[in-house]
Amino acid sequence: MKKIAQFHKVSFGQFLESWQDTFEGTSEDEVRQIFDGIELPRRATRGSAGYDFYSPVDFELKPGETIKIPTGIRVYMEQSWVLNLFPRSGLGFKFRLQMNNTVGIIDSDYFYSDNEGHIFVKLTNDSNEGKVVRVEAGTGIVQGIFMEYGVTIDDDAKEVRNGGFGSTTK
Ligand SMILES: O=c1ccn([C@H]2C[C@H](O)[C@@H](COP(=O)(O)OP(=O)(O)OP(=O)(O)O)O2)c(=O)[nH]1
Repeated sequence: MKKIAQFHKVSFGQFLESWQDTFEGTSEDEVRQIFDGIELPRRATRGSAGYDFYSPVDFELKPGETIKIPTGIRVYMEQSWVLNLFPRSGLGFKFRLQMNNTVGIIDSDYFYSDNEGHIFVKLTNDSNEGKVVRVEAGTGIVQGIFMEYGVTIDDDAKEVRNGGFGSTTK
């Protein structure tokens, strides 16, 4: 197995800023409690490909509702690796809980961004059976799989990333 990456928590300052930006009105004490409870992603078994990312809080989504979750996690990766975030089958099969971007691409250079490479997950309850999704803190919400990628022979990308979500779009 190639050992090419390392998960870290973002700093408390970064988490506080992102959390209060997303969930307005959460006190600093509450955010500190949430932050202290965050665990690094783990694989469930020796043969699992995916690192489960756990929800930092309890949440509930009615059909059609969306949540953007600051995970509190950043990841160092060697160059020519990418972390792909995928849905977890359980939540998808039971509830049609979907990732808004279908797959999340975490680039290796995102780690060095001003936001520390803070990984966000955006989920929507796409139930067509009227089911409400209830997720408890500590439940795996998405899974990340490290993949190696190549570049074209004449590749000469020189730009330096700072941030995500369209940051490189002119
Ligand atoms: O679900 C996601 C997807 C992406 N990202 C972060 C990590 C990634 O490195 C960065 C940019 O993602 P991507 O390259 O998919 O976005 P883009 O729309 O192409 O924007 P950019 O121009 O910033 O690359 O956003 C997340 O935190 N969660």
